[in-house]
Amino acid sequence: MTETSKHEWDIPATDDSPHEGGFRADLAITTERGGPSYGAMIEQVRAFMGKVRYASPTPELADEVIEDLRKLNAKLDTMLVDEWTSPSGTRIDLPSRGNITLPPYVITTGGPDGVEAEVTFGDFHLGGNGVTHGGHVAVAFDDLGGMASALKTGGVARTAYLTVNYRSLTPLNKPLTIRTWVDVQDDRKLYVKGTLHDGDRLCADLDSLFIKLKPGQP
Ligand SMILES: CCCCCCCC/C=C\CCCCCCCC(=O)SCCNC(=O)CCNC(=O)[C@H](O)C(C)(C)COP(=O)(O)OP(=O)(O)OC[C@H]1O[C@@H](n2cnc3c(N)ncnc32)[C@H](O)[C@@H]1OP(=O)(O)O
Repeated sequence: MTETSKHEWDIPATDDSPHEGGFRADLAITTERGGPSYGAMIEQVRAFMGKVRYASPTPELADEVIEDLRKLNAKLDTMLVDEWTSPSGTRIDLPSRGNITLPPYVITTGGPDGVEAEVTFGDFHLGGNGVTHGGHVAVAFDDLGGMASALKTGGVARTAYLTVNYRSLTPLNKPLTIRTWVDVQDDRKLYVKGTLHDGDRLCADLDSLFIKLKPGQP
């Protein structure tokens, strides 16, 4: 049995880490979890993932990298915590709240009227032909649509549907402007719109529905 599989993931809510249902009960935001170097660690992992996308190693080099990665994974095994206390997704001082699974974005403005952020898809997000994979565009819209919903209602919402219209190619390694806002609120239903621009050029737009979770809803 590995360290990971022995881990107790189903942590009950406490005063320090309140959570209910599928998400944290509060909009958990922190700036200190994981320490001052957490952001730099995430950046290194992002850089590595981007290089892997383009790497064509010799068998010897692949073996060396495997050995290094084994050591790194063993190191990470010593720092695992549960979902509710992990810094990932809570560090509002870091791009994408320090969540490695999201494309890196930096919020420019955010509030009940919506969110504007600068997102930069990197080498890791390559789809084909030198541009961004559409799935990663959807991930960015999903997270920032959820954030617009959260900032509108002060609670956590979950995606019911997410339609992305891909209007033109989305470049890599270039800061783009992404906007999301609640267009219409009907009780728990939040109809969220969004746009992704490269300068003046519209790359994609969003039409989605988020549902505000009821207290304790799984
Ligand atoms: C600058 C400052 C920074 C501050 C930082 C702030 C902190 C940041 C905070 C936060 C950011 C994080 C953001 C993350 C975001 C990620 C989101 C995801 O990816 S979520 C995972 C993917 N989604 C699922 O897995 C859902 C699976 N589905 C469900 O769980 C349920 O179906 C759910 C919750 C969506 C709805 O279920 P029910 O039981 O609660 O509600 P029912 O009664 O079924 O629906 C409510 C109403 O909505 C309509 N509805 C539901 N689904 C619909 C659909 N697909 N299409 C149309 N209508 C639908 C229904 O017809 C109903 O309408 P009628 O009230 O009767 O008028």
